[in-house]
Amino acid sequence: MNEWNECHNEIISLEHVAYRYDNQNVFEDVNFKVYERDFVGLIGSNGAGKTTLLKLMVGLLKPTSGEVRLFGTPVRQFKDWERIGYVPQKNSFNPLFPATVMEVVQSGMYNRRKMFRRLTHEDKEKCLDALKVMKIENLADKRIGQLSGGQQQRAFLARAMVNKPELLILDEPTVGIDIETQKDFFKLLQHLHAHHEMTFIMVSHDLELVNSWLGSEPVQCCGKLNFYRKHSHDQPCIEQDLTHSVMS
Ligand SMILES: Nc1ncnc2c1ncn2[C@@H]1O[C@H](COP(=O)(O)OP(=O)(O)OP(=O)(O)O)[C@@H](O)[C@H]1O
Repeated sequence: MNEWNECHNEIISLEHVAYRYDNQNVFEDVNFKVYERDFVGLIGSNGAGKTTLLKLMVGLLKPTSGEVRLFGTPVRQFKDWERIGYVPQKNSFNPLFPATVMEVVQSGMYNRRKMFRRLTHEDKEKCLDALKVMKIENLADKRIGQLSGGQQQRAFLARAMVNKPELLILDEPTVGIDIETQKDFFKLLQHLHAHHEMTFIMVSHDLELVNSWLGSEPVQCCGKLNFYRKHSHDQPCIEQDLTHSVMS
């Protein structure tokens, strides 16, 4: 038994999961577990089913057969969505959508408890901090639909990270983002994983990045899906803002 099996809870569990669109099988019998404080990289060729698998994990799709569990609960009964951040693949946004970048990021602060109360000064500082990390604080008052694709993606990453969810699910998060911001973003992810007890699953086409970070061999392959994993037992960090993660 590996050390992570012994000391950490299951965050995502896929048991005999199969999915088909119409008559096309995407995958069959996927079995994989993501444990607390894992960083899992999911690699596979175009059409391998990576996005489909992430959608099954967040309940946007229902498996044709098999079981998906989040934090031990079957996904169809799971309700604690504030514990999870999900950033889908880049989508272009309707330019007329009325929310500003700051409002989009602030919407990441709401959960059922906070829905009907005003954001505190501390909440607003957290949002500004997330914008700074993604280097878009100067765009805070712009309409989200008026931003470039890469700028929009940064806003959605800021939104997903603002509450430091226990589990962050990222689907090719840095497509369209410039190299400098990508570097800071990956530094942030590594720090949050190592020192803030966050768990990640990330789809990527960047095999070099995944190999250098998560190892050269997948820990498991299911059909065309390859799972890489790094597990952290590093010491927690006392700093709480996001900006320190890219400064360190
Ligand atoms: N809504 C849909 N209806 C029918 N087939 C679909 C749908 N979405 C995806 N597919 C098919 O399912 C398969 C898996 O798609 P998916 O998007 O999960 O792959 P992927 O591994 O994420 O690919 P990429 O690396 O290109 O993003 C593909 O063959 C795709 O054509």
